[in-house]
Amino acid sequence: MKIERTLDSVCNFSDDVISGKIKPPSSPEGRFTQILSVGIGGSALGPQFVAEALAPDNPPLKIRFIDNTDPAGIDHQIAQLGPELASTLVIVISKSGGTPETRNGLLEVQKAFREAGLNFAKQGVAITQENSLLDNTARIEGWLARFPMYDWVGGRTSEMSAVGLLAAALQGIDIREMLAGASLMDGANRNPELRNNPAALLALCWYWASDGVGSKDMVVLPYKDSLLLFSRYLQQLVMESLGKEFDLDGNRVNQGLTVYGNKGSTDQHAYIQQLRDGVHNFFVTFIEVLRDRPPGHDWELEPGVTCGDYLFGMLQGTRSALYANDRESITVTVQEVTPRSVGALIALYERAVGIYASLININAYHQPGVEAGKKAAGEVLALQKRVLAVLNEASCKEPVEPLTVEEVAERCHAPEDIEMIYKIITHMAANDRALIAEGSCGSPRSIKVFLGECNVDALYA
Ligand SMILES: O=P(O)(O)OC[C@H]1O[C@](O)(CO)[C@@H](O)[C@@H]1O
Repeated sequence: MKIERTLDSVCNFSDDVISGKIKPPSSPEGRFTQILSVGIGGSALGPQFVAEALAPDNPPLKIRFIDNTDPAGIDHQIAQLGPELASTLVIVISKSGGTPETRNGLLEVQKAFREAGLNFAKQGVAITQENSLLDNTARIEGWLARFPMYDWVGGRTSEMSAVGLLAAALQGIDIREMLAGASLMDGANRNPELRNNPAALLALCWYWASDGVGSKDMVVLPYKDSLLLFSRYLQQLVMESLGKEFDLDGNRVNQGLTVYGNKGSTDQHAYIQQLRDGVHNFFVTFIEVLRDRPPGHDWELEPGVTCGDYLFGMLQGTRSALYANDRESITVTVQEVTPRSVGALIALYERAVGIYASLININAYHQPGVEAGKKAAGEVLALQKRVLAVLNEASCKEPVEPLTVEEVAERCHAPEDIEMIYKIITHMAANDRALIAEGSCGSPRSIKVFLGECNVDALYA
């Protein structure tokens, strides 16, 4: 019920946006022309992959992504939108609703809206779990729309939820066809007979190729430009799911499968030399697409040979050359790149990951390692606040007292964190938030640092 209700609301909302029934308040165009999707990890990779794979050449709304807390990257996306910010639908995606990178992206975009005199709430959409911080913010601020993400849907398996479907529908992609492809694949993968179960076969191939311990890397090579981001999408799906320290019985296993790759035949002119002749630490997955281009557009660029025949020849040639040198490969073949086949591919790999996880007895659906990194990042920012307080105190003296890195570390009562304090200082200095009085950042012991301005309020905070 809930799923169907969400799907209907995604379809209705996107129809209304595309038809102009739902419009931005102050755009001269009178309708939304752009999507700015803010999210990271599973809240970005699926929509990015699908946009690249399936968006038509002239979509009703074009899409851009903010998937990092890199200020220059965010500025670039906003600058590229230019005056079209007024006709941009901002979709903020976060299952937890509290991921710092996504929150920062949102705050930066909201600032850009304020500076352009635009009302963000009338152009903002949230996709998140009910009652998350993001959900509550969107509700209280009266954003244009909110779509749910359910607890039982993991970020990296969320492409077929509102996370992936809303952006796809807004780009004119047939999302019911994507779902039909996923559903067909899901049906096939319920077959208890192994040889007729594609996901089980795939998982067994991985197990066999990597000795069940990830001893070989998975190189994913779609021979089709539009599938370029499939390997990046799979990198998260596979590595965040399977890269685990402990198995389900608590044994230390350090499992995983490394995924990389871009596309063929492009990569043949990059690293495939090493795959053929160098260290044998990988297996390849070729993604073969039979249909070269839409019917009626083909021509022979030399007698009997089309451009697509070259692509075909490159794939088959590389596959044979690798095989001749004992390098294993799997080939996944699709008829053509359509919403249906892309939906099926996503469902295939989601299920293969689940089956492989049960083969190696690990939990595919948590990510404790990432949480450790997030916690450590929080500690760095807390240390930065202490460094700032120490520098501020010294910079408020008459005359200003420039400090060495060692002195800052001592006054922070964190001598063991001296290297991190040095990193914090060089970062602040590079961004004009601290001034170097003596020495250069290249030689840590030589520098003396102070703040450009004394913040008296902070002294008594
Ligand atoms: O959707 P959220 O909660 O913002 O999380 C984004 C991503 O962060 C992770 O939790 C950890 O990287 C991913 O699993 C997830 O896709």
